[in-house]
Amino acid sequence: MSRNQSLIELTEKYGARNYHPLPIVISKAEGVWVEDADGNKYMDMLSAYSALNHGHRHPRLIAALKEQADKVTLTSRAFHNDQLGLFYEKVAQLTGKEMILPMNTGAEAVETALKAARRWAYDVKKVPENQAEIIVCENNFHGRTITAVSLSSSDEYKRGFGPLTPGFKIIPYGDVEALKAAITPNTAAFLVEPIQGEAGVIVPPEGYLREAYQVCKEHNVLFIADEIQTGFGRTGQLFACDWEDVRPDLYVMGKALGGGVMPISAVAGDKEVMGVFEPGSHGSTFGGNPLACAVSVAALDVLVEENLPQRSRELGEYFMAELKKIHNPIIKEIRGKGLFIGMELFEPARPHCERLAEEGLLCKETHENTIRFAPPLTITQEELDWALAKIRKVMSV
Ligand SMILES: Cc1ncc(COP(=O)(O)O)c(CNc2cccc(C(=O)O)c2)c1O
Repeated sequence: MSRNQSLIELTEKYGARNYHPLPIVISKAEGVWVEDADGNKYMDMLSAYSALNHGHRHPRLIAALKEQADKVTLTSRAFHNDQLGLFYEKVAQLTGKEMILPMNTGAEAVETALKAARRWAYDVKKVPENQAEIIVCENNFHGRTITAVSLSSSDEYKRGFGPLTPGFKIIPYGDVEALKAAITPNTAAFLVEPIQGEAGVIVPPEGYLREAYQVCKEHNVLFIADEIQTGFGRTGQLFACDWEDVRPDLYVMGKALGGGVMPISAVAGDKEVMGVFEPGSHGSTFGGNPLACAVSVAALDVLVEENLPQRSRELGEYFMAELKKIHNPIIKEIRGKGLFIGMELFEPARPHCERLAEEGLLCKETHENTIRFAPPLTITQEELDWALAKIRKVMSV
């Protein structure tokens, strides 16, 4: 039995069945390349759902990890640490926001934003207690906690997890009129992904974010952008909201914020909103830990110094143009921005992902019929051409 197979059997012996992974056992990785337990090499075109914008084990991030690990890794927030303030400053500079709250996972950051929005509604907007409403979009993905799935439109995320958290309204994505119609005097916020990732890389109509933001401002409703998957260069801008010059009231960040090395997430906003938290009202054991903060500061420096958003925009335009030249009647649509691309098929995508894996290219289907191509933003032109050759081989007829 191969080492890959024995490790898969171990995983299947003890593991809860909350994932259905491809039978690839990754044991080493660098840049865009990963290697399985039997020494087979693959290109990673998934980037851990856009957590690996910097590629695997970026040397500057590993160096920051090792340097900090030799000093202190965790202090709890009962005390200060010498990395948190530097992290706050870096995130404040990038977002233009006054106040940051650090957490660990994307779902925790979403929960943080929801709590901030509700408390702002009661304390600032004077919405009657327990009457705050938050508007979200169909086919959203904001995490796996009970509240994050409570605002989902997908039964598979919610089944058997009730009773669900109340106070959410679901409207069609990309529809500004639906947003206007859903707003009431009790509306606290509109939570939206600038591009819907798990729904299948759904890009909203041009101007949607700008118009939705304006509607929110006109009705004193917070515009909250979930940039966990679209942030940090993925779509060809620092944040996807930058494509329409929208500065959300709250940025919800995660994944690549930690450079694919450490889990770290955060919410950034101005004091009017983020000032609603007082000591004891929110937090997390690992939130703001010095190890994650040190790695994140290095990741944000690399993001800027290596022009990752610009690379994503330029290489993504090239990649998209080449993909659109592939002729195959099963291809329904190719869409996306930067190196965040979905190839929607008229049939299930998984068999094609399995064939691409046989060719050495790792990608994953999203919502059954869409292949998501999201390589690290550090990918070179040569590596992208290598991937295109594999995709043409598998997807052309
Ligand atoms: C837009 C968005 N918001 C929130 C989350 C939740 O982040 P965390 O996973 O760090 O709690 C995501 C996560 N995105 C995502 C994409 C694909 C699979 C999975 C998975 O839970 O296995 C998650 C996301 O894509």
